[in-house]
Amino acid sequence: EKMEMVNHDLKLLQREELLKWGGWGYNDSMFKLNEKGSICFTGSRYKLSGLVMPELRPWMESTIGIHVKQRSEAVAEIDLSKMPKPILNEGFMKDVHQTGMEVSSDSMDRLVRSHGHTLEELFLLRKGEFNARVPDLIVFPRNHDDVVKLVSAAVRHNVCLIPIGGGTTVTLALACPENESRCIATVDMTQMNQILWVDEKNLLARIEAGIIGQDLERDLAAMGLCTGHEPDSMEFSSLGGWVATRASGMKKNVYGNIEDLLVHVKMVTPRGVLEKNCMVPRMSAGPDLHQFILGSEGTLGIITEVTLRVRPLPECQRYGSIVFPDFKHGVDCLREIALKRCAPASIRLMDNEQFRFGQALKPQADGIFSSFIDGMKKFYVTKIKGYDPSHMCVATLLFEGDAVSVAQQEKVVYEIAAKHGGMSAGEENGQRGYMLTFVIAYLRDCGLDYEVVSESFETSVPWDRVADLCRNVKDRIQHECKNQGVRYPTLSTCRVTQTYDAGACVYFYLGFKYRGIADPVNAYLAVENAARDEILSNGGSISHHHGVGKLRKQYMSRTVTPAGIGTVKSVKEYLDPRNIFGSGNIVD
Ligand SMILES: Cc1cc2nc3c(=O)[nH]c(=O)nc-3n(C[C@H](O)[C@H](O)[C@H](O)COP(=O)(O)OP(=O)(O)OC[C@H]3O[C@@H](n4cnc5c(N)ncnc54)[C@H](O)[C@@H]3O)c2cc1C
Repeated sequence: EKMEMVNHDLKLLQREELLKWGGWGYNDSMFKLNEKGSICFTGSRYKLSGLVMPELRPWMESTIGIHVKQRSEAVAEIDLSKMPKPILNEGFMKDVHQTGMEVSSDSMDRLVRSHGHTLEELFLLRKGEFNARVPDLIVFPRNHDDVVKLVSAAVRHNVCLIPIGGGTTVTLALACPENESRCIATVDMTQMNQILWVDEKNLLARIEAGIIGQDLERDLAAMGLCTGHEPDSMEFSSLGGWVATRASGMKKNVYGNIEDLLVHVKMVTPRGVLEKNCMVPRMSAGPDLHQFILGSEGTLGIITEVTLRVRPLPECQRYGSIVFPDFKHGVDCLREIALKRCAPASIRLMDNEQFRFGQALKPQADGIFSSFIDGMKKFYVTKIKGYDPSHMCVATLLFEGDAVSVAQQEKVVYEIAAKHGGMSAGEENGQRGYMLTFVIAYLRDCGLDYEVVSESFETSVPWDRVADLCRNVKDRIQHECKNQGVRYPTLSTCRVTQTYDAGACVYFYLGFKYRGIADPVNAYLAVENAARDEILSNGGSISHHHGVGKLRKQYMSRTVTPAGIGTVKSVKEYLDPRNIFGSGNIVD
């Protein structure tokens, strides 16, 4: 996928000139009905840009019940005069000005940094409304020392700080607590975007925490290196955000999750800078302090500099896909691949609904976007005849490494797949699956234009519960949608996105048309909460990589024992006794 640089200086370019203020991604990129009544993807940034997807509208009509005349468009502009007046703290402002750091209390600057990307946040913005409490000012530190000064000024003047990186959180982690009466300064980290040094002997790089994922990978690639950390949000999310949320990238089988890549990190807390005094691959020195920083969600301090493992760019990259008669066969195959430790960099198993949805995204063009089904037809009738199209599902694969090891890995993976009834469906189909990764995030806004609320959520679960959990959660969603008065077909679909020795990550999409429902956001939340309840009852976790934020706080007491909650609270009390980092995430 073509990925343009977000810009190393998002703020100076005015973030809102490049990115939407009330939706996902770049201003010029969206799914939209064209004059001929088909859905196309606008702009020129992605492979899908400028193309028409003739099957998408019929799919949306039959699967979710949209009607093109039943629209619910977002407001074109937002009336910022209604924004609450900022609560300013003069002593703090004076101290910050003295450091030379930039500060803004501009209403648009405050608005775009007041939220993440949950359905409820976006729904509000589309109506031209915002939360009762938004940040009072935005501060732009330029380096670690600025952050040290900023945190000590906040402690001196009792100001609440909320760090923000890319703002892609999906847990309400950036929402300001409504009852916060102190001045809230949101700390925009995106000016801290430099690679400070690269150590090619030890394959390490120290990087400022505000760098955006695509910028980091592009700058490292210029040196022949990569981190290999590629969360689906990497176009817009930041390194500090990844550490603060314990992010997971799609290629973790080769490169590891963020906790595996992290060798050293600095976090500025009200108690001082928290860091280790050496940079070693592992050490036994009591509990690992990094584990408190990873997943701290902005509640303990500001992550300023991160040292990551880097690797030479892979010599060879190959895509692949495997079609299975049904989801259960696919899960069993992924399990065996994981247990034999031969998983490719990425392996994702889509259920039948998602497989069909992938077909609906087929543009009117040849080449890489040629239909999976069409391409498979000959193959399908001859070799896999007997697979029921209403049950079959597909895994997409991405192999990375040197040419010899990739070839060996492909051989082993396809052999295991064959044992589970899986058949190779070609490189093109795999490549197409990964190409769609970044554009799929734009679909929710299109659904919202036609009275559809949708969202994704995820979990991790032991292998022996994966298939049951998926089935039970989907059943529960259907049941709860009926309870909530949903009159149209509900979309509930899942895929296995990450595999481990002991289990997997499962990612769900849920969406329904809300016509006739008075409070669609609360109806949606009731359904998602029922799904989460089902996930936990089936042995799944509160989250594999999105985190807790404020959205899932209610499930923490089902996630760890009271002694565990107490430990989290006591670390907070020690590092931040005055609750300077008062975003209110994780626990109360
Ligand atoms: C379309 C989409 C796809 C996604 N795909 C993935 C995925 O594949 N894998 C994945 O793991 N997540 C994914 N996410 C979730 C999200 O992108 C991650 O949680 C990401 O790590 C957040 O990074 P950010 O820079 O946007 O953080 P923000 O949204 O700015 O902040 C998130 C939290 O981290 C804190 N924070 C941010 N920077 C710092 C810092 N420097 N110091 C201290 N605290 C800080 C904030 O206070 C907040 O609590 C996705 C989200 C979307 C919308």
